[in-house]
Amino acid sequence: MAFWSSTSVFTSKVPRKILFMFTLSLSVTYLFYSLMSCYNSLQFPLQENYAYQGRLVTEETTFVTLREKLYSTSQGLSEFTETERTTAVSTARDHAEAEQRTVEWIRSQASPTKSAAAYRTTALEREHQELSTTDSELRVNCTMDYGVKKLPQAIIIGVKKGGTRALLEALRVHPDVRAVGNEPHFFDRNYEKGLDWYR
Ligand SMILES: Nc1ncnc2c1ncn2[C@@H]1O[C@H](COP(=O)(O)OS(=O)(=O)O)[C@@H](OP(=O)(O)O)[C@H]1O
Repeated sequence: MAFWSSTSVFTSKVPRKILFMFTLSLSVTYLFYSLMSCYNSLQFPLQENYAYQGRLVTEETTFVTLREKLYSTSQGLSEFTETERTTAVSTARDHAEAEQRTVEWIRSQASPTKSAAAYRTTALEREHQELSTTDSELRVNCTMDYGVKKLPQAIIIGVKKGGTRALLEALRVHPDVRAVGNEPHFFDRNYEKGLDWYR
């Protein structure tokens, strides 16, 4: 009798409300922790992503700055010290002078009838041009990635199977020698393409 009475009490309205509240609180707690775990699993990848993106932005900015320094000749040179700028300009001027001399030598060989007076006039003109050459004009022939494009200072001439490739490879070993990859065959096959191609 007592059992039935307790059961009837257990199934009365008040305990049902308590049971409902208990179940509800459990559900809310479960929901809360579920949401927390979801939030954590979402939060860290996002933070990593932000950090990664931040690193990317930083690296890109650094790269852009470096590239601007290297490739923007006007800005790049202005950021160098005075000594570096003077050295760069004088090196470019040296290259331009050597190239000019090579061009004249090739022209004089190509037109042997040219008189000595005409050659002297050309030399004087060249000297005037060299003195009046501005830095911006010098930079025209400079590519910052490959150095200065210039005509060769030495030419290997030889018959076929004469060992020219072996000589080229032997010279290439020297650290101060910069040799072409393939034989350019300028004088016998590509002369019409001009000196700009040869450079
Ligand atoms: N030091 C020396 N002594 C003897 N022979 C030599 C030497 N150096 C290169 N060779 C030989 O020269 C041949 C390649 O000459 P080239 O580089 O002028 O060839 S090419 O015409 O430019 O393709 C090539 O000959 P083949 O092998 O018969 O083609 C080379 O073996």
